[in-house]
Amino acid sequence: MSRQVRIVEVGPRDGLQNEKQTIDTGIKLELIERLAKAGLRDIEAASFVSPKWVPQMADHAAIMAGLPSRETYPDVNYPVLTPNMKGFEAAAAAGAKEVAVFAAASESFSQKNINCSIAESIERFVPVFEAARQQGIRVRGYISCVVACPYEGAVSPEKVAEVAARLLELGSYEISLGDTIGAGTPASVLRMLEAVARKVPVQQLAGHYHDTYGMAVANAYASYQFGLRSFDSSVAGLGGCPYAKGATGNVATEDLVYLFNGLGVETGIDLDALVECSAWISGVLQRAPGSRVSRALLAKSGQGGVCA
Ligand SMILES: CC(C)(COP(=O)([O-])OP(=O)([O-])OC[C@H]1O[C@@H](n2cnc3c(N)ncnc32)[C@H](O)[C@@H]1OP(=O)([O-])[O-])[C@@H](O)C(=O)NCCC(=O)NCCSC(=O)C[C@@](C)(O)CC(=O)[O-]
Repeated sequence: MSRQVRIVEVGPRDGLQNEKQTIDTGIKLELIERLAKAGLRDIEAASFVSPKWVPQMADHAAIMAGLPSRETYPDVNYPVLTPNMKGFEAAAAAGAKEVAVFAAASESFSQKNINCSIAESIERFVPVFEAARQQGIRVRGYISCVVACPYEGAVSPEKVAEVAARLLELGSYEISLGDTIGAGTPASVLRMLEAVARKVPVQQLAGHYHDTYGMAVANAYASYQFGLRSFDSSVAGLGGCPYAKGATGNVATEDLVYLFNGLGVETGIDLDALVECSAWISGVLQRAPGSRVSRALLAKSGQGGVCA
């Protein structure tokens, strides 16, 4: 089966990084395995960031050591976040084959999230790209606040395009465009994409849309029509960023799969298995899934919103 869009599952990283209670490493690994079983082939597994900044991701090495077996899932990719060389070296030592660097299009967010300016962050990434090239490790580039910033408000599409061009020049195989606070609408997302696509081929762009205002599915659809074929999402709509107060999780993976199923666009993902996974992790976290699709399908099957 050939996949017509790529869905990068960020639940185990973006989804869990903001959870207040420490989540057991075994639970995270079970989540990753259930996602692989449901057909996800790109599963962002962990962050090699400072445990003082994001304590929930402190077990990154144990996560890498416990990933599902290559024999059972030979084609699953497990990218991890690395903000600097210290993170990159630890990720490479743990066996990462793909890392993601993360910049922002807003100076205030950059300072709050990674304690440096945008220009300084790019300087930190230069040796990461160089070392990754030498070791055959792929690098993805993230940009946060592509539409709006929690501290500065609206962000100019030209600024996003400038950062995207720099991340492409350094060697990112793909640039993931993060609407960190989910404030975008199809109109503002398309204005941003038009500016970015003048500098980066559309085939190398991914949409990473949070669902705070309920616009994420609409933004993904508008982006798909614009030509994007890669999207980030989080099972059960888990997540939020510790440095973007009030922002909710990513678009739920179930909602994206339902959208693409309806369009006749193959994702390679089994929606029933994904909904089961969503209900399971929501049960662990003692809440109903943040996905409208999961809630509807679980209600239809008589399971309510949460199951253990
Ligand atoms: C970038 C730093 C490390 C700078 O933090 P800093 O304090 O400026 O770093 P430093 O270089 O001055 O070092 C301070 C201490 O941190 C250690 N350190 C330094 N680097 C590392 C590392 N890689 N791993 C582990 N430890 C590290 C370093 O060794 C030292 O330890 P000490 O001597 O005090 O014991 C910090 O700000 C940080 O870890 N930030 C991470 C924030 C984060 O993870 N945010 C969430 C992810 S981004 C996101 O969610 C958005 C995205 C991607 O999803 C897209 C979207 O939706 O927008």
